[in-house]
Amino acid sequence: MVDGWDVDSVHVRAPGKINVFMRVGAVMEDGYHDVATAYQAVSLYEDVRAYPDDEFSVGFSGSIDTASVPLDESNLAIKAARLLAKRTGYTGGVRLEIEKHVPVAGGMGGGSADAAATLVACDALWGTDVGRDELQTLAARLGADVPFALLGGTAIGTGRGDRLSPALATGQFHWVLALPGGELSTPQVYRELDRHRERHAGDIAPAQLTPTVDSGVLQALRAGDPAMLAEALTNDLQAPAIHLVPELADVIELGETNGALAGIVSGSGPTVAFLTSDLDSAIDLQIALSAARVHAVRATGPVHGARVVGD
Ligand SMILES: C[C@@](CO)(OP(=O)(O)O)[C@H](O)COP(=O)(O)OP(=O)(O)OC[C@H]1O[C@@H](n2ccc(N)nc2=O)[C@H](O)[C@@H]1O
Ligand SMILES: Nc1ncnc2c1ncn2[C@@H]1O[C@H](COP(=O)(O)OP(=O)(O)O)[C@@H](O)[C@H]1O
Repeated sequence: MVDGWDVDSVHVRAPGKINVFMRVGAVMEDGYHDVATAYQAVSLYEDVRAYPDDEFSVGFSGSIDTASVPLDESNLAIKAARLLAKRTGYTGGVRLEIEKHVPVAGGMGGGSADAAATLVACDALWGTDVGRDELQTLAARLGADVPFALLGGTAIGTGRGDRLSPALATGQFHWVLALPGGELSTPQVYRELDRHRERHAGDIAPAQLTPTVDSGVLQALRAGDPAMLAEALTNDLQAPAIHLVPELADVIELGETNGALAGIVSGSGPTVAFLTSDLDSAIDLQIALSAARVHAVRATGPVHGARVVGD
């Protein structure tokens, strides 16, 4: 229901993300790591269409292979819809059709985007109207990255990565995303980092245990300066991701020798995000990667968070 009118369906679009900065600190009591990250939402989108139904169900289409994504109650979109229904006392269900363009388990928060989009779509479809603040609270219960998929733009995340403050950003950044094809499990990459730290316990600087976002990143985002941002790109999960998938190092080198200002593993990977100076360089790099048989797509950021779009 929207403004008292019955609606047949609601269409919501939510973005994937790149962590342009990601420092991982100590493991907290809840088992999560204390992080300091700078997120940028980019123009690879999930399109979620919600239809009235008595049951809860989900189906996928789009440019991404979704064979590994569960369609049962463990699907993040179903979890999001059920959580909103529980919170509001809504007694019906929903049929969710997701057109996927963010790689699965790629480090770009595709499942989180599905969950964020589903919260917004069901809230509009059911007329529950819980408001943006409450949706943010529900989002944090679904996963560390879900609140950012709701907010979009550019933001700093602390705690689990779910405590957000918007960051000032100007201009538009041009990215080329290399999608090596495999999947990487987020908990496995965090575990690999922990194992490495245990082995090198004496070498860890205390600052790493209470992470903060470097001022250089904030300055580069404020200035909208890709060369400055390229210098500041940081990801503590990159080394463990490369340890698990050594070919990622070759992909980064390939991009950096073909015009990228810099390449970085996005989140827990295996997507590699290359920052370029402008659209022309991005097109050239995409062609070079494709010629080397590395699947690559272009995206720009920052873009908006989950919101209803007209069909
Ligand atoms: C690494 C990051 C960087 O933005 O993203 P992805 O690469 O997954 O997209 C995030 O920290 C992932 O966020 P998200 O994928 O939403 O994580 P969740 O579902 O909440 O948690 C999955 C698992 O990751 C680990 N985890 C996650 C976040 C965090 N701050 N510390 C952790 O240790 C925990 O083992 C947790 O059980
Ligand atoms: N709607 C969904 N879309 C994508 N993945 C989902 C979804 N629901 C559950 N998952 C599972 O969540 C895990 C993480 O997926 P995803 O969000 O795509 O990657 P990442 O956390 O690397 O950004 C995968 O193992 C996937 O099978």
